Amino acid sequence: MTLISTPFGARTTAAEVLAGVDLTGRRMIVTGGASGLGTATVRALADAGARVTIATRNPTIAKPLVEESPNIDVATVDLADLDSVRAFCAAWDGPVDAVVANAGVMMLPERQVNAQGWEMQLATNYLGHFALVTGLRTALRAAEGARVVMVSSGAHLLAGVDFEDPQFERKPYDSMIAYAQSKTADVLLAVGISRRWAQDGIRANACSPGQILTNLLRHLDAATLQAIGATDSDGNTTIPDHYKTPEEGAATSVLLAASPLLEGVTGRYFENNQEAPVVEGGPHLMAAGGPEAMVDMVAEWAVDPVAADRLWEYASTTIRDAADLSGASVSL
Ligand SMILES: NC(=O)c1ccc[n+]([C@@H]2O[C@H](COP(=O)([O-])OP(=O)(O)OC[C@H]3O[C@@H](n4cnc5c(N)ncnc54)[C@H](O)[C@@H]3O)[C@@H](O)[C@H]2O)c1
Repeated sequence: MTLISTPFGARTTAAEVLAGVDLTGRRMIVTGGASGLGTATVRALADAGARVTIATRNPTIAKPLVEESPNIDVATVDLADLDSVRAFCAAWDGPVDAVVANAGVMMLPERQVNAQGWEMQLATNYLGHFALVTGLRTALRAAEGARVVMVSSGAHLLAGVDFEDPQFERKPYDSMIAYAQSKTADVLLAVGISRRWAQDGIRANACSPGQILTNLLRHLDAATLQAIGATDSDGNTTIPDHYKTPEEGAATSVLLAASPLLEGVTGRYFENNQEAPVVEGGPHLMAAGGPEAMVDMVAEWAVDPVAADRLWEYASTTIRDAADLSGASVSL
């Protein structure tokens, strides 16, 4: 299979990817748009003319960004709360041209659960986004050519989905593996959408933004921060040369959300603005050279159509069971 390539490099910014692209009249949603990569994504899409809704837990934090442009508005959604996601979807009116599933939480040190009792990293990074995009399916279909962007991470190379115990109910909790699994699940969601919703004109792709110093790292312990190069041996913050700016990190998200170069492309994984080749994932990748070595590749387990179907079933059942318990109805 020929890999899709673009003229853009690893350090191209989101604004450069969208130079000359007119998104006037398009409506887009960016989850977690009030900080880090989300903010850079929102700005680039809005500057290109799209009307962008920041989907955030805390609308107050988004206020300065909303005030920057008449193209930006804000809505409340907590991705770790099924009722909140459902309310957001029910309130959405009209078509949506792109959903950038960017919100995320990384390496919560202890196992936490959400209101539904789901492990928090899987709940936020994957199950919440599954509920969001399935809840918006009619709006996505109405846009005729809508795109879903799953913001994954190179960390997906470290773990596939453990279908026997995805929520760490029986095995000991491992914060890194829980994050890695949720990010594999994000790629599998793009594959799942591409397999199910192509007839609706809905395209879905996944990406890794690279490494960027953001608030995402706040739960990491000192040893991990040092291992990924975010601090030196004295614990001082460092920004290694290979770290990107948020504007560079957001480039692949906006490429997948809005670039005419990717018209019709679906079910693929991109990094550094290029489609990445499939490799065998596993912890050996970390041992071989840390996160710096884990670039420009996608693990076989993250693009496996059988795993994508199995995970879709798992998410549908999990969400339906939770809705039944709370007496709500869901359409998936
Ligand atoms: N920064 C990196 O180096 C890096 C590397 C790989 C992947 N990523 C991915 O990029 C995405 C953006 O991360 P970032 O680096 O900008 O970090 P960030 O912490 O600045 O952004 C994450 C956003 O998600 C939001 N969020 C978290 N839980 C939420 C919930 N329950 N409901 C709604 N919103 C919620 C946060 O409020 C925040 O705005 C994440 O999905 C992350 O996994 C980042």
